[in-house]
Amino acid sequence: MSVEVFYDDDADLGLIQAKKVAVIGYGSQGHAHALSLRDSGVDVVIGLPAGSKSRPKAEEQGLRVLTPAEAAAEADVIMILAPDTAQRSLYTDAIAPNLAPGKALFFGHGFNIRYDLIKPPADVDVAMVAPKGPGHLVRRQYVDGKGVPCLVAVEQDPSGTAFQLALSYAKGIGGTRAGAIKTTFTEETETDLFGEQAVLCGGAAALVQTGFEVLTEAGYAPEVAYFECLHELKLIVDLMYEGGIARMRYSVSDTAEYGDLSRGPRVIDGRVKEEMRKILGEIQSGEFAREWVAEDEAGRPNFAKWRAEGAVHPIEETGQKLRNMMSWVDRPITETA
Ligand SMILES: NC(=O)C1=CN([C@@H]2O[C@H](COP(=O)(O)OP(=O)(O)OC[C@H]3O[C@@H](n4cnc5c(N)ncnc54)[C@H](OP(=O)(O)O)[C@@H]3O)[C@@H](O)[C@H]2O)C=CC1
Ligand SMILES: CC[C@](O)(C(C)=O)C(=O)O
Ligand SMILES: [Mg+2]
Ligand SMILES: [Mg+2]
Repeated sequence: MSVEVFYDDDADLGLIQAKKVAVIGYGSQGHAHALSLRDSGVDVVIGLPAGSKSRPKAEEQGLRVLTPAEAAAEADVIMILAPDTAQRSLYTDAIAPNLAPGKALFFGHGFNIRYDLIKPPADVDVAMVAPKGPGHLVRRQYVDGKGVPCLVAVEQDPSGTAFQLALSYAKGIGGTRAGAIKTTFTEETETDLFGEQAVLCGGAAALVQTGFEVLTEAGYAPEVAYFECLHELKLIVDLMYEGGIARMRYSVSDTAEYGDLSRGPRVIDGRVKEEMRKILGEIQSGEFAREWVAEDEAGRPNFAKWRAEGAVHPIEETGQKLRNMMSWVDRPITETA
């Protein structure tokens, strides 16, 4: 199945420039959207609660900061970039009372719409512009004259122009420079959750920790295990990022490639694939969303426990020591170019 991709020439920046946009939240995504929209000539206001730590950052950048309710009341387009778990009460308390026919409600991720946690009125456009990268990269690419590809979707379209408005917004943050892919809230939400759980965050972190444990439990030096299981992963992923798995296999030794081809499928075997399918099933059925919302409402006891356990895993102490020896690690290599 082929996807539809839209570029700068397909999008009219004038549509979003004609609107007042409220960006609610000023974290990873919020700061990137707000600053890039402003630099694209869009009238932007930030919505943050009175005591928010993000307020000084937004004000230092010369942005006007109001409460979420005030910002939503002023705006034609309201982009919600607060944490997913905060969005439901934020919507009920501050945004819903300030919606009116003709306004548009935008999201950077479909979680709250996909799982019916937010149910906007039918006379409001509902769309998504979801950059496929962390917010700091979204901003850096925009400043460099480039962009991070975006997913764009429409859930409600009473105006009949929601998709063109979302494309225009994507152009304002640099997304259509790289390409905006048309999708749905369901596809974006389910694939994003699956990717971060099974592969990018959950799968990768567990693979690295388990490899480190196997080597150190067998008596190898933690420092050597760290290099092998974590540090070099970036070098390997950079090769995949540039040219796919084939480029990585071209670049590593034949010995590594033979080990990859013969042993990789033993590590990520049929049982792992079955577990991945179960994880996808929990996402599709809403089980994961219900669990995460209940965990959040209970004060996140498991989240806090697992986060604390992860922070004291021996790989973290070893890594801290080794990274202090590698002065370049925390700085982009291009700074010295
Ligand atoms: N991180 C990423 O790169 C990506 C995120 N997304 C999506 O973007 C959205 C935002 O995520 P992300 O940028 O990571 O969020 P962050 O955690 O980085 O930032 C959240 C921001 O929202 C503010 N905030 C917290 N509670 C409220 C509230 N009740 N009302 C208004 N503002 C509030 C925070 O302020 P304070 O400083 O006071 O806490 C902070 O400024 C989510 O839907 C996420 O799934 C999508 C793609 C990638
Ligand atoms: C991979 C994590 C992510 O989905 C992202 C940066 O795209 C997120 O939710 O932060
Ligand atoms: Mg993601
Ligand atoms: Mg995500």
